[in-house]
Parts: sequence; structure tokens; C-alpha cells
Amino acid sequence: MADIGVAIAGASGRMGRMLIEAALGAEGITLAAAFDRPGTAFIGRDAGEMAGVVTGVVIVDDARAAIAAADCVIDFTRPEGTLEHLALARELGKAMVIGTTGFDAGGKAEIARAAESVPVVFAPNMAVGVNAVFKLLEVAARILSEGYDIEVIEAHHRFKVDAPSGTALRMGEVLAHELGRDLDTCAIYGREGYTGERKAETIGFATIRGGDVVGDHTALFAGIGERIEITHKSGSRMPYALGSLRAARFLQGRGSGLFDMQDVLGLR
Ligand SMILES: NC(=O)C1=CN([C@@H]2O[C@H](COP(=O)(O)OP(=O)(O)OC[C@H]3O[C@@H](n4cnc5c(N)ncnc54)[C@H](OP(=O)(O)O)[C@@H]3O)[C@@H](O)[C@H]2O)C=CC1
Ligand SMILES: O=C(O)C1=N[C@H](C(=O)O)C[C@H](O)C1
Repeated sequence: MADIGVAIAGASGRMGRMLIEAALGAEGITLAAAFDRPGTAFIGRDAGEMAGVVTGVVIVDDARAAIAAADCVIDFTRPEGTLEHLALARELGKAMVIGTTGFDAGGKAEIARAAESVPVVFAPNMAVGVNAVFKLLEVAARILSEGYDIEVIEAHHRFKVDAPSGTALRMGEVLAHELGRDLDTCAIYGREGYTGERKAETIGFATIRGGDVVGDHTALFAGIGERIEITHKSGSRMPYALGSLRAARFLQGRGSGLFDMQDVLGLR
């Protein structure tokens, strides 16, 4: 099979840099283009510069040209940027891997609409370990469905702009689904003041932001006399990047459809 040419959006961001490094060392993947928004400091520089290698691929600010040069766009930017790139991918008939988090319902609906024409993997966390945790949560929720209070706790670096993290929200969705609850009505996103006693059917979220924490997530099942915690801790962004390349390979040859990492990893 021919190599997959990938275009990396947000090329000078934390994930963009990691994706370029991963793509340069990945079998069956060619770095076809790297782009970022106009005005970003690294426009015009070699995409490998931050990893200490010369690639001959220059970071450009022309998203259309970059996407046209590739088979698949990998996008970890911001919701508004991702939706602009998605419109171009749709117009140009390109596959897309979306790791960006923080979309509202309208943004998610736009992604679903685009996936009717082009193939899309959209997942809040591309790491294999986190996707294994999603499956473990299904089992834990089934066994601990009564008598245990459920809280999702997440910690990230000081630069993160959305809360709770996309991963924490997906953990909540998995738990609520397994328990027959609706996350929109049972989620508690913060507590302050005289809150009254905890309601059994709620799922609480707690968010910590600080320093350079890559990403920690815990689901806590708190009973009377015992607590169970299921935790994932990221030590590096490389698992997200490698998962994204796996997703790009999964999309090769597919005409359209909306998938997530559970599909890519065969966990459905
Ligand atoms: N699914 C997963 O596995 C993971 C998801 N993420 C998510 O990926 C996203 C990016 O994270 P991270 O790399 O840390 O963020 P960064 O802020 O480090 O990088 C974002 C990049 O996107 C660019 N950008 C910002 N706004 C726009 C826009 N409107 N249009 C085009 N480009 C834009 C930034 O440019 P500039 O510098 O000029 O602002 C920057 O280059 C977040 O939503 C995060 O939650 C992160 C890790 C894993
Ligand atoms: O912004 C990040 O860094 C991360 N974002 C994703 C999320 O919101 O879940 C995934 C990972 O936790 C890192």
C-alpha cells in the first residue's frame, strides 16, 4: 500500500510538534504538509526544526494548499480552527483525524455532517491506555452500580483552555450510559457553599490545572467502607500522536463515516 500523506494542523502547538516527530519516524506515513494559522511564530520554518531534524517540509499558513497536498489532515487546534479545516477537508475530499476538544453541540453536529462525505476519526483521547480505561469503566459501572458515588477527577497543565477535559467528559458519558443515566442532567461540574448532601444519581467532576501536567484522569467509585479508583496518567504526548497515526491508517481507503478510537482499536 502507498504511504499516507498527512497534513499536520497547528504544527507549532504542543501536539502539532509531537505529531510531526511521530510522523517522521512512522512506517507507511509521509509528512506531506504542516500548517498553522497566519501570524504564528514558526511559519516559514522547517517542520522538523523543533525536533532537531531537517525535513524539507516548511510550515505554511495556507490551510487549503496544505490539506490539498495530503491524504489525511490531523488536527489538534481549537474548535473554530478545526471546523474551518474540516470544511476544507470536505471540499477537497480528504480524511480527517480530529483530536481537538471543547466543541459545543453545534460543532459536534458539523463534524457528524462532514463525516457523511469524508471519513473522520473524532476522539477526545487517542492514547491506547485511555481507551482501555473507557472499557474498564463499563465493567466497573456494571459491578458498582448501587451504593457507590461516582466522581471524575482530572488534572492538566496550566495552558489548557477547556474544562472539564474532553476525556473526563467521555468518561462521564461512558459511566452514565452504562448506568442508564443522562449526563446532561446528572453531571455536577462544581460545588461551593451550602450544597446539601450528595445525590446518589449524580456524577461529579473535579478539575485541576497547574504547571506542566500532561494529563491525569481518575474515576472514583466511593462506597461506605471502601473506594475504588481507576486512573490513567500521561507521562508524554507521544501516545496521543501515535494513536492519531493509527487513526490515519484506519481511515485509508474509507469513503466516509464518523469513527472514534474505540473503532480504530477494535474495542466496540
Ligand atoms: N484527543 C487527544 O488525544 C488530545 C487532544 N488534545 C487537544 O488538542 C488541542 C490542542 O492542544 P495543544 O496542542 O496542547 O494546544 P496548543 O495551544 O499547544 O496548540 C494549538 C495549535 O493550534 C493553533 N490554533 C489555535 N487557534 C487556532 C485557530 N482558530 N485556527 C487554527 N489554528 C489555531 C495554535 O496556534 P497559536 O499558537 O497561534 O495559537 C497552535 O499552533 C486541545 O483541544 C486539546 O484538548 C490534546 C492532547 C491529546
Ligand atoms: O489539552 C490537553 O493537553 C489534553 N486534552 C485532551 C482532553 O481534553 O481530554 C486529552 C489529554 O487529556 C490532553
